[in-house]
Amino acid sequence: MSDSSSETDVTGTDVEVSDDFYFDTERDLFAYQKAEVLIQALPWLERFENAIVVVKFGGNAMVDAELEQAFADDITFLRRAGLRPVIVHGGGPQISEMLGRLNIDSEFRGGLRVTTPEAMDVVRMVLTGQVQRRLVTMLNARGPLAIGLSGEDAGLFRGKRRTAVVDGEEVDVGQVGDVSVVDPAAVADVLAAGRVPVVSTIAVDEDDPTQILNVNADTAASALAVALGATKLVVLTDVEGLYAAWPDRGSLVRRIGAQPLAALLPTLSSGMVPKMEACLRAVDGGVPQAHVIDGRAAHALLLEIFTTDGVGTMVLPGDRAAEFEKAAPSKQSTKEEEA
Ligand SMILES: Nc1ncnc2c1ncn2[C@@H]1O[C@H](COP(=O)(O)OP(=O)(O)O)[C@@H](O)[C@H]1O
Ligand SMILES: CC(=O)N[C@@H](CCC(=O)OP(=O)(O)O)C(=O)O
Repeated sequence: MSDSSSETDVTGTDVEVSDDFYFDTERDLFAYQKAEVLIQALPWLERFENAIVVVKFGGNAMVDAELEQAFADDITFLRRAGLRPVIVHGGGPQISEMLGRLNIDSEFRGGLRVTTPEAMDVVRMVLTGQVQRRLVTMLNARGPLAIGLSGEDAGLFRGKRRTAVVDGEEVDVGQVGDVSVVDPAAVADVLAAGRVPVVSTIAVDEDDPTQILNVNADTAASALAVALGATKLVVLTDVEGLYAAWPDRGSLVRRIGAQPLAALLPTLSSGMVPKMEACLRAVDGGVPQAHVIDGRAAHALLLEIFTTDGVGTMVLPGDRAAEFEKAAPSKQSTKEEEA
């Protein structure tokens, strides 16, 4: 087997097989391809050494135990490879299930859960008491790395009550807020200890510190990424990425600048709105890249970070996307050159 050809490797990426190498068996070729995948990761490992990557893990991705395990493995891999991952988790379906079991009415308006004081108790219990605990336990199965935090801890998230917009009208959704102030010191402490923070998105009400607020997890992840000066925000969801003409599957957007995204936002439908708003706020707030990727594909997170092609939709500041090529960086190149 000595022809120069383009083979498809285990990640589905085309690998150039050089004329200079000879492979006696299929097994040798496969081993070479695996080594190629590892070598392809090298420039990204160099670039992302010590980088803070905020990863939003949504409740929909948690309903499959295998996917959840693959996610935990990816996070452990990132940490062991020298990055500093921070997880912000959701739990919408899990909250709905518990509210149902307790016979508490629950509805969404404009993409936000209408949160009564009774529902708020359940939101806090499920996010910090169940979802966060399960993720922490899963991550720690490979070593004592993960530590759970709530936005209530050490002033991490303070919030302002907000309304939802339905058919152009503002409607009250109860104890729901946007993050108004982030104090990332507690998360920074956990990172400095070499551990992985796992953050639940409850905020303390800025106007009444005896009250807590339910915050959409995409929104909270974005605010935390900005406050930490993260290198990347990655939002895992249940589609491949942003479709310009949803539901046309041929219209997947691979990269988009903040300016064209802002223009596209009003045309998007509810599920994608908080996600793309979160990406927009992140890059506007100084995060060099924000991504929406498919959480249904095992190890999508690793592919996004360590392969040259990446996966899903990448959001970049300004209108740079058109001129951006995600070429593998040279050893000397900096994030500034890319962004
Ligand atoms: N333009 C779009 N591109 C991709 N998905 C879209 C778009 N508009 C609406 N959606 C919907 O948004 C959903 C993702 O939002 P959501 O269900 O809230 O995700 P999550 O549970 O991960 O937070 C997709 O499954 C899809 O049905
Ligand atoms: C205000 C609001 O809607 N909060 C969300 C918080 C959880 C969340 O965002 O979870 P996902 O990422 O899994 O959707 C809720 O109560 O469902």
